[in-house]
Amino acid sequence: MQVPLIRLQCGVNSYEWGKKGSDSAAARFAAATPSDDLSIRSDKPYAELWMGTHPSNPSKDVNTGRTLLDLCSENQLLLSQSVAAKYGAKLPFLFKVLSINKALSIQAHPNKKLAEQLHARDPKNYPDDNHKPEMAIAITPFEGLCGFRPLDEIAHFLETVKPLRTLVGEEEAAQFIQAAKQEGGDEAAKKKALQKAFGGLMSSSPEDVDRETVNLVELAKTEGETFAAGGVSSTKGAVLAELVTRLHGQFGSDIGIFVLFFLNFVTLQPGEALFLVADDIHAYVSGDIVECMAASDNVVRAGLTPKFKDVSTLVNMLTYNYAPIDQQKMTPTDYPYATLNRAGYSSGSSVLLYDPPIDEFSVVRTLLRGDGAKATFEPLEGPSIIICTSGKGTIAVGPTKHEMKEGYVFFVGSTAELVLESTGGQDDEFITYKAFCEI
Ligand SMILES: NNC(=O)[C@@H](O)[C@H](O)[C@H](O)COP(=O)(O)O
Ligand SMILES: [Zn+2]
Repeated sequence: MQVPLIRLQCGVNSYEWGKKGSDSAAARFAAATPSDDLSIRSDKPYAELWMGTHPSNPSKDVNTGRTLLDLCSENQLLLSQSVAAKYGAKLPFLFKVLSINKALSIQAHPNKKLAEQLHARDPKNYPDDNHKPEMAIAITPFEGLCGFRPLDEIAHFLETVKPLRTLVGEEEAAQFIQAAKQEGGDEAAKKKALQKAFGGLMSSSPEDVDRETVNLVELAKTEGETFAAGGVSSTKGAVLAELVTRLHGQFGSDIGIFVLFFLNFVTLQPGEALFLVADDIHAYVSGDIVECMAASDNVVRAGLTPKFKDVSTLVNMLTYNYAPIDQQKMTPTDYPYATLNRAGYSSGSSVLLYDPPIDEFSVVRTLLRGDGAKATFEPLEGPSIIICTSGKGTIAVGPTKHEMKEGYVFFVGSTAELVLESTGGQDDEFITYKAFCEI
């Protein structure tokens, strides 16, 4: 049986935080595939390219216009029996490209049990009953707020940033600082103190937030490098001062600006990645990324957004895990089931695996440098979606071969032997990202 290689036409969502017009990689990639209902407007934000079977924006076979969801429902062998048996007749993951012009909401994604409860209670705001662990891989330099900072860092800000301490509450701040400074001590008690301090901040009245935002921005503008650093000048102070004024410029008075003192500020260079388990707090700030997640669109938001906010659910659901920035990042490894040809080896091409600790997906990034560089992949017992984010080459499954350029997306059915080859010349880098599930 010929395993299908299906070129997909993928939809793009225009959330407010997306980059505008062709500045958006999501827009450029969507426009790379001919479609009669997409013309890129320079004044419109294009936030997310969706690749997969999620019914809110299902990808379509370019040739027939049929949705990938229908094709997988009709022929579950496309997914492989094992994947279809475990996840049903749809892809277990949702694959995206995000192009971020301004900060996304302060958010977290509910675990499976909470997702089922929220979906049953409020299907409009919580469209899925599934968890949404997610991984982000930077295509361009990326900034994000991810996970709670080490407690001593938060304690330092509560001591040095008066507007923050005022909103948290003097008593809650003092209790937190005491708990944070205890050597060793009870982990559960520390997380409880963190939840109390964070909850204190998030329950601030709009009037208090307005008043303290003015004070905070004033301090950021006047203190510059010594901002939030107890009078000591530091690059960290300058970075925080810039971030406060940037987010204020984007959102005006917003509780989310104060949340950045609780969360790690992470920067990723292209190819670097981070993974967020369900119930982990985060807010992406800038850059273009490839993102892969379990098949769900459940987002619980609490700030930096015009969308529906559910602050009490967010405060109650979080893991309150806290860790240094480097523990938020993921390190890729060489992918053992692909072979580079001589041209590939000699040009420094690479095939890297990003393998988070969940069953629904992994992602392989292939970089083929120079003409004739080729990577041959062993067949997978499961489905894949592959996108080209730069350069040009060809993609082949058996006798079927297609050209690939920036923005081209293909579905690769189960048990296909995939071959990628660069055709862009000596200085070209043919880069693809492939999301897949294999049980
Ligand atoms: N962290 N990234 C994600 O979860 C994306 O997949 C979501 O679709 C976005 O967070 C949606 O963000 P807004 O709700 O528009 O603020
Ligand atoms: Zn998210």
